[in-house]
Amino acid sequence: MKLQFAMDTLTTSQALEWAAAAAPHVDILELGTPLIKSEGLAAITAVKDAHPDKTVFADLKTMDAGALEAEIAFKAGADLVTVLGTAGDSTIAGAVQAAETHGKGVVVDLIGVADKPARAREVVALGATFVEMHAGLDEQAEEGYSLETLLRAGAEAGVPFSVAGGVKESSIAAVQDSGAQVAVAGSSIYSADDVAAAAAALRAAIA
Ligand SMILES: O=C([C@H](O)CO)[C@H](O)[C@H](O)COP(=O)(O)O
Repeated sequence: MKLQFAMDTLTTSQALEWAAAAAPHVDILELGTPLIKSEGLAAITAVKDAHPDKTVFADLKTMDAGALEAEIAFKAGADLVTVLGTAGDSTIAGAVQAAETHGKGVVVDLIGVADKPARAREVVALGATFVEMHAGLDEQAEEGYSLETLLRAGAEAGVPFSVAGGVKESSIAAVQDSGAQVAVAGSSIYSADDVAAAAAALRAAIA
């Protein structure tokens, strides 16, 4: 299973600092949606230039104009972009078309999708590289939130998936056991006093 570090910050300088610390321990460097909204496509280029050997994931959360948004992110250096699972099939297909042109990939983020396993199968049939079983930061703060629901949805879907929703050292083994291809960890790494040590601990828990 691969480890993806989601950098939810507002500045490229902070992202570059976190990426430098975590890079030896992670496979995928994610530019969180707030970072891309704050700094624009230049942030993608900066992270890819600093880490050409890493997969750079641009969490665009595209809802429309799939081909156009994917295209500009790939040109900026992204290897993977996200489109929302609630978007129309034509939006997802447009992003997939752009990915094929550039030899890159599309991840469909199933945040807010009620029947995640069913939609996962549909979007993989449209050409998504994998889906993200995702509970966002707001959902995680709601009473009764449990990562377990995402793990069950992933196992039930029967297609390649990642899991994002507050993954931490104590839960990452369960993510691996669910069959996920990628575990996404954001706050459990960037909120730690020692970002490098937190990333290393997650890696060790799945090695
Ligand atoms: O995608 C995310 C969220 O929507 C804010 O951009 C997070 O990066 C994702 O949830 C992973 O972060 P953690 O949940 O803090 O691990």
